[in-house]
Parts: sequence; C-alpha cells; structure tokens
Amino acid sequence: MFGRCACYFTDNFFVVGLGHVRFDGSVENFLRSYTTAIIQAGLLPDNVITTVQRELRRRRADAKDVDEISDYMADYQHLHPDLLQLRDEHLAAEFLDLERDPSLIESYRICHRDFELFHFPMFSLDFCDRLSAEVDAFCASGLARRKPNTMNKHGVILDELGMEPMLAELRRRLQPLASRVFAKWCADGLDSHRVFTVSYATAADDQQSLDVHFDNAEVTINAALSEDTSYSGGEIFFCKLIDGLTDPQQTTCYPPISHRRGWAILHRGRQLHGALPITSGRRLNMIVWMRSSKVRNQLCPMCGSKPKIIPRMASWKTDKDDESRQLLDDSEDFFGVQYIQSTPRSSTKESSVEDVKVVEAEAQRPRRRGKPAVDSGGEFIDEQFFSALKSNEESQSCDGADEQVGVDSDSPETLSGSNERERLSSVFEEQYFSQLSSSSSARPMRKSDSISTDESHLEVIAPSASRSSTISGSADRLKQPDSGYPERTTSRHSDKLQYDAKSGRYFGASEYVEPDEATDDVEQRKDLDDPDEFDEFTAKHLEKLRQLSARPPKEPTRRRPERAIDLLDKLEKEHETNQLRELQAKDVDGSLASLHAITSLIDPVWKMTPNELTQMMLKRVLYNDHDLVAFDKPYGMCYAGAPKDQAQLDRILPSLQKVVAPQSERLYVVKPLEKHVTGPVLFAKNKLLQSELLGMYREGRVTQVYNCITKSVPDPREGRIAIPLSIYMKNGDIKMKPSTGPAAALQAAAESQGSKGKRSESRHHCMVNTDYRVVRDGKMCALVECRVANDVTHQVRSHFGFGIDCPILGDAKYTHLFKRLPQRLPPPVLQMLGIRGAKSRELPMFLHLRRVLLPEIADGKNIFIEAPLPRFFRFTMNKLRLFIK
Ligand SMILES: O=C(O)CCC(=O)C(=O)O
Ligand SMILES: [Fe+2]
Repeated sequence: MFGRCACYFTDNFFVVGLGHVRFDGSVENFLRSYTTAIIQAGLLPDNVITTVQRELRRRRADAKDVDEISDYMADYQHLHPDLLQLRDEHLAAEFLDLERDPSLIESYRICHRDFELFHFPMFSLDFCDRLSAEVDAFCASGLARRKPNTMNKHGVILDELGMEPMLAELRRRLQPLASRVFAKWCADGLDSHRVFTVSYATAADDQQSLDVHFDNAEVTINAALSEDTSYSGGEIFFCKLIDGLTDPQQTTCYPPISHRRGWAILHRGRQLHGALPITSGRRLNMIVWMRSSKVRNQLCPMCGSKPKIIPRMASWKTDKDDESRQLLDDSEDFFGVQYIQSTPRSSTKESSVEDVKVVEAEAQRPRRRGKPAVDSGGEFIDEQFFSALKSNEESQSCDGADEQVGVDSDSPETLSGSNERERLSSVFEEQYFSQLSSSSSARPMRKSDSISTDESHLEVIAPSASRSSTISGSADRLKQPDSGYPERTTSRHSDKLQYDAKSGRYFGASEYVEPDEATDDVEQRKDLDDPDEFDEFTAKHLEKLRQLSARPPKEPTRRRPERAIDLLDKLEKEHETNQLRELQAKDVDGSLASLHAITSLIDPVWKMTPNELTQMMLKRVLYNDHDLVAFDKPYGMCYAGAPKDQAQLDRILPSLQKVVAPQSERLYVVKPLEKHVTGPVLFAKNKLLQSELLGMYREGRVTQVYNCITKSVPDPREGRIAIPLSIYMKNGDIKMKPSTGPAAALQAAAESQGSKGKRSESRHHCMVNTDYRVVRDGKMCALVECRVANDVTHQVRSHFGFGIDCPILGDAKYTHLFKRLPQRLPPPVLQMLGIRGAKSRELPMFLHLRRVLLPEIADGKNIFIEAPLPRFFRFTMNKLRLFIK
C-alpha cells in the first residue's frame, strides 16, 4: 500500500525553461521568490503562474481523473489482450537466460564506476510491435488518460491500459537482476512501480527531447519499442549520480547511447539523464520506474526530507497555516484510498502481514470498495487497516510524486532543491555509503556542496560561490520549510520587464524599490481548494505585483497593462524604430553601416510567414532525383525546436513535399543542419531510402566538406584534428568539449577547483576526426576547407575553437571554454570589416556545408550535392581578402 509525500502538492512543479519550482499556494510568495529567475529565463510571470497552478489543479484532481479513467477503461477494447499477462514469448531469449543466471548481467555492463549502466535484450520484437500498436490504439481512442509526469507530454501510464498485473509480474521478474547490480537500492524488494511510455517526434506539438533529470525511482528500466531506423537523434545520455556515490566534481556525461529495439537500459533512478532532440521519425520507449518502500521511507527522494505520508488520493483540507493541513478523517474523503494487508495473493515477501502501507488504489472508486484494488503490488484492499496505518507511521510507504526532477536550470528551486539534496545526500551517505565512502576514492557530496549549472554543463559549487544575489536569496528563503515566507528585508526587487528584440527575450531591470513602496498589506497566504477562488486570489495578487512594478508610478490611474502579446508587439516596434534611429545617429565611424552591409545579405527568415518561407525554400532546391531531395538551408533557420515565432523547416515540410515530392507520403529527414550553419539539408522520399542513408552516415561513408572562415590562421595549415569530444548539456543546449589536450586540461582544472585539486577520473569520448586545409589566408583570418565523415553535433566548431584554438569567425560559443563572451577580433580584422570591437558580437557565424558526396546509391552511382557559398559569406570573404580568384 502506498502513500504519497505531502511535497507532491508543493514541490517540483516543472516549468519549461525554468526548471522545477516550489509553490506553497501563495502567488505572492512565488513571485517574490522567482520573478527574477523567471524574467532571466525570458518567461512571463503570468504564464509561469498559470502553468504551475494548472499543474497543482491537475495533481489535486488526480483522484477524479482516475475515477473517470477507470470508467472509460471498461469501454476500451484491447487490440492485443494477450499483453495483459506477461508470457515468456514477450521476452527476449537473452532475457530468459539472464533470469536463469542473473550473473550474466555483467556481460551487458556498459559502465565505468560513475556510470553504472546495463544495456541488454529484454523484450521480443513482436512484443515491441504489439505494445506500440496497443499504445497507439489507446491514444487514438480518445479516452481520458493522465500524464505520466510533468516532463512527459505524450506518454501513457500503462497501468491505465489495464496492464497493472502484467507490469507487477515484470517488476518481480526484474527484481533479481536489479538486486544483483544495485543491491543497496532494492535488496528489500522493489515493491511498487510506475510504468509509462515516452514518445518523441519532430512536429511542433510533439515532445522532441527530455531535459536532464533524475527519476522518482530507485531503479529504472528504459526499453526501446521503436524500430531503430524509424527515427534519428533521440539518444539517451547520462550524467553524474546525484547522491553520495560519485565525486561531485564529476561533471562528465557519458557519450549518448542509441536505443535498440527490444533492448533495455538499466540505471539508478538518481543517475542524471536526459534524451537528445529527435531529428526525424518517432521514438517510443517504455519506462519502468521501480521503487522500494524501505529505501524511500527513510527519505522522500523528491523533497529530500523524511516523508510526510498522506494517502495517494486524499483530499486536502487546509487553512491559513501550511502546517495545519490535515487529512480528513471522514472515510468518504479518502477518495479511492484504502488500507490493506499486503498481497494475500502471492507468497512473496510483499505479502508479509507487517507490511501495512497506504494503498495506491488508483482505479478504485468509493462505491467499488471491497473489490480488489488495482494497486501496484496486486494486493487486496481491507479498510480496517486504516487506523493501523495512522498509528503505524513507520510502516507507511512513500512513493513521492510521480515526477522526475531536473537540475537543468538555474532556477531558485533548483538551488533550493539542491540544498535539500545536500541533506538527502548526507543522509543517504550515513545510511548506505559509510563503508563505500571510506573505502573508495569517491568523495560523498559534502554539506557545503550544492548543485548548480554553468552555461554548458552540470557542476557542483559551494553555495558561497558568487551567484546572482537574487537567486541565492530566493534559495535561502525557500530553505525555511515552515512558513515558506521570505524574511522581510529593507529593500526588495521590483522586476520590470524589458524586451531585447535581438534575443527575442524579456529581461528584468532588477531595480530596488524602497520598502514603503512595496506591498505591506499583502494578505496572508491561503490554501484554496476551489479553482475559481484560486484564480480570483491569483488575479488579485498579480494585479498588485503589476502595480508595484509600474515604473515610475506616473499614472496612478494607469489601466491594467496590456496582454503580453500586445506588449511584445509594441516593444518590438519601439525597438525597430530605436534601432533605426541609433543607426542614423550613432554611426559615427560607419561601424553600424558596415555590419548592416553583411547582415542585410542574410534573408530575414525570422520575419517570414510560413508561406514566404515555403516559396523561398522552393527556390533553393539543390537536388531532386532518385527519391532524394536537398534544399539549401539559409542562415538562421532551425530544422526543429525553434520558438513559435521563428523559422523552422520542419513546420513547412508538408507544403514543400506537396511540390517537390507529390507522390510521396511525406519527406523523411536524413541530414538536418544547425540554425547558424548553411548548406544542403537532405530528405528521402521514402522510409527505405532514409534508413539506407542514415546507415551510411552512421558508418561514416558519406563525405561532407565544410567551408569556414576562422578567426586566425590554423597552425599547421593542414592536418587532422583527432580530438575526442565529450558532451555537456544544459537546458537542451549542447556544448562539445575536447576530452584530451590543453582544453580538456583546463576543463579538468576548473572542475577540480574546490575539491583539493582532485580531478575527475572518468572521461568518455566521442571519437571524431576533422581533416582540414587552409584554402586561402588573408591578414589574419583564413578560409578553411574541412572534411568530416561522422559529423557529430558541433564537431567542426568544437575542433576548431577548443581543439586547435582557432575558432570560427562569429562563433562565440566555441571561443571561450567556460563562458559565452563575445568574440574579440584583432584590430586588423576589425579594420577590414569596418566595424568597432563591440560590434563583432553581432557578426553571423561563418560555417557552410559546401559539398555532400553519397557513394553508390542511385543505381550504383554517386550523388554529389553542392551548395554555393551564401552571399553574406562571400561578401565577408571579400572584405577579409580571402576571395579565391
Ligand atoms: O527517453 C528516454 O530515453 C528517457 C526517458 C526518461 O528518462 C524518463 O521518462 O524518465
Ligand atoms: Fe528518466
């Protein structure tokens, strides 16, 4: 029987771009804690509050949804009813061998000490097909379903498909394997689960990737259901563990792992991980979170405290004081929650009479009490244990929120969450790792460590390290667990929105407002169960905040501020006018005009309507034959994942396909390019060709030749950069850094700061080569030709910038290893370009995919595709005297 920690209603609300935040029910407190972070993330406070409140309502309404779902399920006709029971033919033959001899799991270990990962065959291919089809049929039925967690947009909770008994059996069969490799985390039994699917695809509405997070599970199984060749991208990657096992300075990520159909990856729930963006097709995986009540009864993994257990479906009655939240004693209010004696059905350890826990009776309605509950252990319900439970808190079990927790943003909650995690770590440390930490070189996380991020990767820093005062302030405030109230300070921030049209984001002015200007009459927080009342309450407080942040209060009778979208339009127009004025008034040295001469040669794709973009792309077809289409991608156009108002090729693909491939069902992407790289993007007109071509890319059989302008002349002028690269990621933003050589040494030195010079021992690499030669050099810069076979993300950029210290012109990201500072150009270069130093940050990046050679595909012939250098590129080459005559 499983309860839920009270933090489910206050903690770990996931907001895209911001990370996980805490919401104690008070909008006022929330805004005080997070306004700065929200604005820094380029979001609008109103929208964030709406998201968080929607999620809170979802969590509160959980029971009702379950009720509806259980009703609907009665109508659902299973496509493959045989899936409702686990049979040997559902499992891979190798898995059956593993069951016979769990020690064989060692042969599937793909780990280093810091990455305890196992990748092994688990399901039969037929099972993968059938389950995928069942999930699709269920989604297509339009029946109600719940989201598996806040980070997962399109998944299905498989218990809701009536698969609970099958999944409980699966969990039991996985237990010996999991116990063998993660004994401490499941030795006392993995007694509950959460099993769901994750689905990624490339359309705007689809989920395309998954941020770095840890799971609400002791042990996770991630099994691939889709055909490997039916999609590209979407690899899973792993970063450090976030408890006492690893050296907290260990920031390296394991190189991304491609999933294999029917194969599963077994990992610790607390091993940070995420999924890279998918670039074509659709990927469906089954995620099995397995939990041990013994482990989590010590500490709730989601809030890092001793769990305050409440029944899963309990209604809340709250009053002003957060602490006085009470469970209702009226059994009717324990909606769907009952108390049981575990598992009379089976003779496993779970059936022990002492194991009295709160039941997770998700599909149980009050009027159906007495029937067997659909709970995670296949147990029966028996209400008489209710009172036993209340008096026996120790025997309750907490399964926390059904959430993942990410540490991928600098949001205050991430920091405050990390404070909680420090506590969590130290308790884990004490309880489980005392021998380990003394016997191994791994240093358990210290109390002074907190998890944060720099611009490219996760790292652990001391809280005293210089961070934005507002953020750490918020974190401190959140450390007060009881009131959730910030201390009243003598001055406080008022964040005024300003809009930076270049980055397309809002930022805050962070002005201090004297206390008497601030709201002193703020109402004490209330917990409001009624959503309408809640909204009214929110609106009132938002209005107050708006009044506060009006600068200066010149118009006391000022009307309610415009909607965000109107404000955005207005600010954009103002910005354009200002820009023009600036250009005319301030262009004393002709710098702006020179820069404009370059940037005006770039097609303004970000301003174009989808129709205009389609027309433009139709003029840029480089190749259309043999079921292959190549377009010349312009600068600034993303393939996928662009904000709604920016150019994204993927969105106009259906209209392009109607013209270039009317006979085909759709275009299948083969080779996309990054937003700031120009050149051929390739599509196949059928799946077969797509998988053939993707196979050729994987095997390094496609030759690709890039042209770039480098900031200085590479030394030597010709050679092979064979430096392995490691991936670092934050908020879905990737940075590749060398794993060997001087840049890697610098990285290691930075990582070891604060850890008494100890450096990370583990290094995992992507082995990639870039062959290059200087085609032409001018006074300082060079035009370089590079040849790559594998083309790992950012390979050329990282190899030039960090590998041989010769960054690509305009590539600030790969100029400085740790920070994103503007590129400094030497005076002769600035002179040739006719710009001042400060303007160099506005230069575009000069990297162009010039040629692609696909060997022996069209009736055994080679296909050669060439894209001319873009106009802005040629113009700049000319200015830098790099033109090839
Ligand atoms: O998509 C994947 O491979 C990872 C999914 C995952 O980590 C999760 O849903 O918890
Ligand atoms: Fe996960």
